[in-house]
Amino acid sequence: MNTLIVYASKHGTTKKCADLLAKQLVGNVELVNLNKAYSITTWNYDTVILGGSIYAGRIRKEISDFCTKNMKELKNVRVGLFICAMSEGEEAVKLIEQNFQEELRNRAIAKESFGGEFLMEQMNFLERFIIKKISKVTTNQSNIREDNIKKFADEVNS
Ligand SMILES: Cc1cc2nc3c(=O)[nH]c(=O)nc-3n(C[C@H](O)[C@H](O)[C@H](O)COP(=O)(O)O)c2cc1C
Repeated sequence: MNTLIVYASKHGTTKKCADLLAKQLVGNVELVNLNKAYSITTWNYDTVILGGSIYAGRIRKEISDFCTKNMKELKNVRVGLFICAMSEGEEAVKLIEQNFQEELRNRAIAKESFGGEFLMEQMNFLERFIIKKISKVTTNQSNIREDNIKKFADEVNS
């Protein structure tokens, strides 16, 4: 089985989660970081997994642009969708709904939030200010949901 994981990360948490997921998938797994130069020359994949982090309710633009641009190809493969975000439960479900097109969501074999992190030293001044104001957080917080990553991997592997 050939799997491609395409992701976009700002402060590194989505990259961390994509790497954790890749280790749990069977078969050949390739990772593409949309924040770096990349080219996808062939769509010879059984499964394509798309993941990005959420800022102010929106997924990283690199991921939404990638989905729009490659929708035709994405219709011919199994698709998995994930987000990295600090919201949990119903809020996280809503974020997945709002940030991936219906045609992808309806066909997805797995959809999850992998949780998130607040990494204060990676944030710029404005981000730190917003997080302090809204979430009342001033120190690093890590809430990577390894259980959700495992569940997602099991669903993709089955
Ligand atoms: C300025 C800022 C805004 C954020 N907005 C949201 C949000 O609207 N909803 C949410 O659930 N998480 C939000 N987060 C949390 C991020 O999704 C979380 O930090 C994530 O782990 C970032 O992943 P990345 O390092 O791969 O970009 C925000 C974080 C920052 C710094």
